[in-house]
Amino acid sequence: LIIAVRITTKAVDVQQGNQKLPPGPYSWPIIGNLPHMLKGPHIYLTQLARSYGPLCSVKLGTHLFVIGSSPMAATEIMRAHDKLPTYRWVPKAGQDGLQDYSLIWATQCTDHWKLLRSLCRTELFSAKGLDLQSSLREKNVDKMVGFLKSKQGSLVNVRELVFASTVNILGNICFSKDFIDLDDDHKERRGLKRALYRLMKLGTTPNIADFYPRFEDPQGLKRKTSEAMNEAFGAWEHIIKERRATREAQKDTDSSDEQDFLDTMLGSGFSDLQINQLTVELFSGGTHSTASTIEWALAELIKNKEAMFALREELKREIGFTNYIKESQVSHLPYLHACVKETLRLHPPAPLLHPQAILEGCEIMKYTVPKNSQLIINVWAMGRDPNLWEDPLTFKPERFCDSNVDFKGQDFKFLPFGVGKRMCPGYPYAIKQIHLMLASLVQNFDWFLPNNIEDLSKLDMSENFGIISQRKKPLMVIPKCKC
Ligand code: HEM
Repeated sequence: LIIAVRITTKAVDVQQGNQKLPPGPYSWPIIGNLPHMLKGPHIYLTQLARSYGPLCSVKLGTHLFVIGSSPMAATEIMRAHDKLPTYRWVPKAGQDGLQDYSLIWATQCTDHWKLLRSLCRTELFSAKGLDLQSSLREKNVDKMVGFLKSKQGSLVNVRELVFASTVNILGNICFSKDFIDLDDDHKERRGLKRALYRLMKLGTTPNIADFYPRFEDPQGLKRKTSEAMNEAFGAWEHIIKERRATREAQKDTDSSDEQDFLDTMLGSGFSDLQINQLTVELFSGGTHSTASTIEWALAELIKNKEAMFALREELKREIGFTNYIKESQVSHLPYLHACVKETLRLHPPAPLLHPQAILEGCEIMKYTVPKNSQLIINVWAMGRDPNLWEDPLTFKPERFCDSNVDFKGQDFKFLPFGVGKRMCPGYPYAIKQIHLMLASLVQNFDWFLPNNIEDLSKLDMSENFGIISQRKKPLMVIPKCKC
């Protein structure tokens, strides 16, 4: 056993003929390094980067993964993407025949992918689109604050509540509908809520078929994913049907005003399949990620009293003592914005950017990367790298106050929304929502840990890796209204 451990921890510069692959640990026959990944791939891959350098490789089943963990490695990986034919690696459980209509799981930047990106950019995430949605966000955040006021003194599951509000905001933007009752019994999830949680859990489950192409669906994950997708479609099926009928009836009356994103999609001639696929991807890409960021930010602020105090001072100074905050009031609050950036640095919801496979071999940082390797950028490792950030494990929003570092894909040491052509299209939307919700939670309530725990170091900050990286345990705290 000792010999085995020593072999696995010894740096291996893999030689293949005259080629030198990026270094990495010894990989076992057949399984490669799969067992090491189980505790959290981003953590294991970060440890590897510390041992083997910013470009390293691991073998997972039959695939070679090359991981970049420094701005230089990320730049070179992106350069390879731009120069070479690549395709997005899609988990087998997500390959369900609807891929031609997919935005997230489009393997290549096809014409349909471009059409979907452009529709989302102009209708949902443009400055004009965001302005039109602001009253919907404000209304739902006010509802959340009102709900919390009714619960003051009791233990609240922040994740469930914030998640429900993010789903309802998107529900109103897409279908003019609230999908989740804030007072829902959290133990028994139903409908869209259950479907979105199931999709996230299924995305977290390692799938043998992803690493051994010979296997089709040994764990039934593809079937379960398809069931969860159908459950999500069922939540809005009747709305699409009714809306089609209404639009048909109004066809000759010249009164078919566009109300929501469903109208936009119908106006663009989308089939039900196209609508289902795009909306389920917007919901699954845009709700857990945003809710998780808000949950982490609040947890960090509760734990770091000085940062909480500084944020409260800024809110008091700039907004005053209003209970219900407007989006326009939080658009220029540097400390609030710094708190959100600091949260995304330490807790990026997507710690590893989706693998892209290269169809031709290339050289990256003087190493040979063979064709069909999967290239990954480890955002989590860069966010915690002491060579890039001073005191990297400490929550210090101040580091962003006098800095131009931003998340728009230009600063390669800070890529929570990705980079390049496949960068998150929803980031302007996500940021607006996170700022408004976080400001409202901090402005309106003092937060206490259960069981009169005063020692804030007892707040568990461990995390779980999945499609979205979340807190291991939901943030359970007691709000006390400041009104
Ligand atoms: C804090 C919130 C969010 C974070 C951190 C985040 C992060 C990301 C990242 C890193 C990617 C690129 C993945 C890759 O290249 O591997 C991505 C893609 C994507 N995100 Fe987000 N996202 C967030 C919110 C949203 C929201 C609110 C929406 C929509 C409502 C959204 C929709 C999408 C879509 C559709 C893609 C796929 C784009 C493509 O492949 O062309 N995201 N997101």
